[in-house]
Amino acid sequence: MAAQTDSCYLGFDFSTQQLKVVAIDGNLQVTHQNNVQFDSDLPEFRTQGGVHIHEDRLTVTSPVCMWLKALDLILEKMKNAGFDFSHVKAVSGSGQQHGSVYWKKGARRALQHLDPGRDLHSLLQDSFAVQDGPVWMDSSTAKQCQYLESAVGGAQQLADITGSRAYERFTGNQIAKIHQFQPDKYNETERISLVSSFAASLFLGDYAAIDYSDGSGMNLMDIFTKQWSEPCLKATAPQLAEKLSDPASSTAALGFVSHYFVKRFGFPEDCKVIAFTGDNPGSLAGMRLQEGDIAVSLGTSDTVFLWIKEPRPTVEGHIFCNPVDNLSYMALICYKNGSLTRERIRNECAGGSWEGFSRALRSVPMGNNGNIGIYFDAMEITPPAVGIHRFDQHNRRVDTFTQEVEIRALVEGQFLAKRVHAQKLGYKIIPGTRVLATGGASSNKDILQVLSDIFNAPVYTIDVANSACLGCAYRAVHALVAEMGVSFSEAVRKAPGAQLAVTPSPEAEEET
Ligand SMILES: Nc1ncnc2c1ncn2[C@@H]1O[C@H](COP(=O)(O)OP(=O)(O)O)[C@@H](O)[C@H]1O
Ligand SMILES: O=C(CO)[C@@H](O)[C@H](O)COP(=O)(O)O
Repeated sequence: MAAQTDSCYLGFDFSTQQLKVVAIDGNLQVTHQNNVQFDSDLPEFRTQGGVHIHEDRLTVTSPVCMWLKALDLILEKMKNAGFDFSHVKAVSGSGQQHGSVYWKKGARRALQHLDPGRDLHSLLQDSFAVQDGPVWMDSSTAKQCQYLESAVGGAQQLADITGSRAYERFTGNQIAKIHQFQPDKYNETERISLVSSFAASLFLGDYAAIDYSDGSGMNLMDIFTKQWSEPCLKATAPQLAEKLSDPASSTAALGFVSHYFVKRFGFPEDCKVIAFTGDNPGSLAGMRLQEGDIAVSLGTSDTVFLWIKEPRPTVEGHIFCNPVDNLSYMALICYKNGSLTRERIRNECAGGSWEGFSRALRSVPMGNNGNIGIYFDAMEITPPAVGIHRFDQHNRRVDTFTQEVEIRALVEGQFLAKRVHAQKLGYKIIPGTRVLATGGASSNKDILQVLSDIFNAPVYTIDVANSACLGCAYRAVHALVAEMGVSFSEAVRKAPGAQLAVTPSPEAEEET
C-alpha cells in the first residue's frame, strides 16, 4: 500500500488562458494542484485571455515564450509548495487543440542540451522561427481551407480522410498560411509541434511525436490509417512530412524525462514521458466518459463530445481518434462563443458578478417566456455566422431584452444549439443519459441547471475543476500498464466517480 501512495503521476494542461497541473498518487487520489494565469501572472506578454487578437480580428496568436515561462513558473510554484518530484513515475499532459509551434533549425540541439542551472525561457527563447503562433481562435485561413478541400475532391472527401472538413483553426491550414505569407520562417523551421507535443518535447528534451488524437485536429492525418495523408500534405506545404515526423499512439511512452528535470527539480531518472494530447481528449479521459454519455466542456471554448465506435465523418463537427482506446473514436463540436461571451453579458447585465448572473438566471422561468437569443460575438464555428439576434415570444425580431431575459436567452440559446448539434451527430437522449460537465463555468450550478433542463438529463461533474489535467494524470497511470493489455477503464477503475450536480426541473419534460 505504501508503494501506492509513494508513487505520483503528473498531468499538465496548456489551455487557452492558463497552465494547470494536477498530481495524483498511485491510489488515484489528487495530492496537488497548481496553475499559472497567463494574463495576470505573465503580464509582460500583454495577452487578453491568453491570446493576441490582430487588427484583422481574424488572426489570433499566442507567444510561445509565454508557455515556456509558464512552465518555469508552475514548476517553481510546485517546488516552493514543497512538492516532492522524486516520486513522479510518469508525466503527461494536454494543450489547447490546433495551435502550432515552429521550432527553428538547431532547436533540437538546444533541447537536448538544456543547462539545469537556467530556466527554460532563457534557454529556449531563441529556438522558434515564429514567435507568436496561431491558436484555435484563429479564423484567418478561409482561402487555404477552400484550396485544401478542392485539392482532395471536396469537403466531404476531406472529412472522410481526416475526420473533418477544412476548418480555419485546423493546423494544416495554418501551416499553409505561414508557408505562403512567411516562406522564410517556414524554411527556417525544422519541426512543427502542436501545443501538446511542444509541451511534451520540453519534458523529453527532444522532439515529441504528435499523438493520434490531437493529430486528428490538423486536417492532415488519415484518422483510419493514423498516418499523415499524402494528398493533404501535398496540398498544404512542401517537406511537411519531415517537419511533422510520424504521429504516435496517445498511450505511447515517448521516453524518460530529460537530465534537465532530474537535476533541476529532482525527478527520478526513470520517470516516463507519455504522449501529450489535446485538452478535449484529455477531458474525455478525466471524466472517464463511457459510451452513451455526453460531455459538455465550458472552458474558454464550449465543446460537446461523445465516445463513438463507428465514426461517420460529416461536414459538421469533427471525428478525432480516441485518446485512450486505439479502436475507438470521439466526436466533437466546438463553439467559439463560450465563456468569453458569457463574461461579456455578465459584465453588461450583471455588474461583472457571476452571483448576479446566477440570480438573473433564477429570476426568469425556464423557456424565458418565449424569448430567444443568438449571441455570436466572434465568427462562430458551428454554424459559421456572426452577430446578435433576439426574438420575442411572437417570434418578432427585437433589439433589446431586459438584463435578466438577456442572460437567460444567452445560456438557453447556447445549450439548445449544443443539443441540436449533438442529435445531428447521432446522439440520442434516452432515459439513463448522463451529461458530464467540465471547464470553468461548470462550477456554476445555475448554468448547469439550464444545461440539465435543456437536455432533460441529469448533469454530473467531477471534483477536480480541470478534467483535462486529471485525465492526463490518469493517462500517465494507464500508459505504464497499457502494453500489458490493461484497458484505460480498468487502470482507473478505483478513481472517484463523477457526482450528480443537478437534475432536470419537473417542468423540463413537458418542454422537451
Ligand atoms: N462561476 C462561474 N460562472 C460561470 N463561468 C465561470 C465561473 N468561473 C469561471 N468561469 C469561466 O471559466 C472560464 C475559464 O475556464 P477554463 O476551463 O479554466 O478555461 P481554459 O481551460 O480554456 O483556460 C473563464 O473564462 C470564466 O468565464
Ligand atoms: O478548438 C478547440 C477544439 O476543437 C478548443 O476546444 C481548444 O481545444 C481550446 O480549448 P479550451 O482552452 O477552451 O479548453
